[in-house]
Amino acid sequence: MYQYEDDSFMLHTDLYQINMAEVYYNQGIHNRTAIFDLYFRQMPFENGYAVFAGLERIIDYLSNLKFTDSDIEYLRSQEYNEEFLGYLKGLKFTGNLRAVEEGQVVFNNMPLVQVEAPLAEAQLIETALLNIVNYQTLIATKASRIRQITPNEQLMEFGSRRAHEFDAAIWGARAAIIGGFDGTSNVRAAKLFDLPPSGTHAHSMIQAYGDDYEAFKAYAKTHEDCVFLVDTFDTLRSGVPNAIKVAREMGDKINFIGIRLDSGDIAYLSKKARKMLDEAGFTEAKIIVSNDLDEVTILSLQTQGARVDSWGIGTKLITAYDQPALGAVYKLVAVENKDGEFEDRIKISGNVEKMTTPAKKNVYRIINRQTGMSEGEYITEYSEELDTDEPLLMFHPVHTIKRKLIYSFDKVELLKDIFTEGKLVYESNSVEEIKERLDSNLAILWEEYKRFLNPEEYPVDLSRKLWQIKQDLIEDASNKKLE
Ligand SMILES: Nc1ncnc2c1ncn2[C@@H]1O[C@H](COP(=O)(O)OP(=O)(O)OP(=O)(O)O)[C@@H](O)[C@H]1O
Ligand SMILES: O=P(O)(O)OC[C@H]1O[C@H](OP(=O)(O)OP(=O)(O)O)[C@H](O)[C@@H]1O
Ligand SMILES: O=C(O)c1cccnc1
Repeated sequence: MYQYEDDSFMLHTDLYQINMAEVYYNQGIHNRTAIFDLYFRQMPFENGYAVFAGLERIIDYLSNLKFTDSDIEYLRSQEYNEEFLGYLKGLKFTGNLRAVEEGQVVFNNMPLVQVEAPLAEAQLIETALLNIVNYQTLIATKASRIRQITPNEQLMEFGSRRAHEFDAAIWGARAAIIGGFDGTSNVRAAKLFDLPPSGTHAHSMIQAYGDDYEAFKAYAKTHEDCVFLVDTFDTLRSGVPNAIKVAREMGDKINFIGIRLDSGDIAYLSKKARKMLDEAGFTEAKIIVSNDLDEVTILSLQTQGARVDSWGIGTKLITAYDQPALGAVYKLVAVENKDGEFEDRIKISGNVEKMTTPAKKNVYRIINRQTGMSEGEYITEYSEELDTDEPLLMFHPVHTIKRKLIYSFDKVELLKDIFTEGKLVYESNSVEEIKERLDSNLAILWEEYKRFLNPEEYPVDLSRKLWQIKQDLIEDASNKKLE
């Protein structure tokens, strides 16, 4: 890989995208505008909401989208024709991209990203867009799920060593912080994204000294802020007593933050350690725990009365251990015909859930004026006006009998302009601002959608007009089958 000094992300795509782009080019339809929606179909971790992340990297990717000399050279070796290669050489992103903002609470079957671009361009970027959103949204959601059950404690992301390689470690760390974590152990992620770095020390340091006391003392002589890892030899007989001993000896010379437990029965050991620290007068000392934690283990530990102030979470967060894929898709919903008019397109499936929703859309969050709470997402055909002075009928797009009338509401348009005719028009937010967005989104989401187990399904409804467009296309397709 490193032999190419001008390597780019342009070939970070599936071969079939290039093959399709070549077909479009040869047929002269590559510049017809196409519209694609990016969305996922099922809620990850059976959570009631997901947290969108990935936009920052999409912006970076599209801003730098260009085939380099070695990219073209490589494609030449794969026998693409010269004329097509000439077209690729000059290609950059010239389309429109609208997307929800990072930290936005999102749901299945709502467009998260809408690409409106020359067909070949829109096709070539599919793989990268999905690659980015699928991972980052998954991790941000997992992190938020963990945050929901630990509202008051510190959460540290410890996953780099177990992440699926470098990119996953750093973008995963960022996504974890977006989802509600307080810090990351990955220093490069902290540097790149201005995240709080955080961490303690490892067993190897204790092993290097061969003795808890010697190791803690050495650490305390170098670092003012001290967390001592107490489980290398014997947590209650050696680790905790020696942490207390060093804290006493060093007195004001250090800031004794607390201890970390990384094995054994965390409920039992944390209670015992709490008592020992309190009896020694270190009532402010914190107990930090780690060891293959996830939200289920944490919940169990909470019910056992574990005395934990801070959780360090690695493997099960950064690898999205219990659901390794979000399954987001990128589907063509409309394309320009030879007369320059848009035609809505659908993908038919035997499975109703897999049927795409055609047409260019707007996505609104409906906020009930009386309660200030979110009633659901309402997706309209792009040209439709959503009048907030009239009551709104919302109905389930499949089980249409499920319906509700909202008398008084405000609408929030969720798809923001990010690129317009290839030009970046969006100003990125800091991770701090993104976290605030998530907090304010969650504040207007009813508890029923946020609960840990079996949350209610949040309404993602189609307008009457959009629903009809979809039904008509389904009908057309089934009539074609009969012909
Ligand atoms: N009281 C508890 N209730 C539920 N789960 C717990 C409790 N204490 C620890 N756990 C979890 O149980 C698992 C224990 O892991 P494991 O069997 O590897 O033991 P360990 O303590 O790490 O052993 P080792 O000493 O070999 O490191 C971890 O996921 C840990 O978070
Ligand atoms: O358990 P996770 O959620 O993945 O969190 C990260 C783990 O990484 C470290 O263990 P490791 O055994 O790699 O190193 P150590 O010797 O420092 O404990 C740390 O002690 C945690 O247990
Ligand atoms: O700082 C820590 O305690 C840490 C960092 C990475 C992995 N496990 C623990």
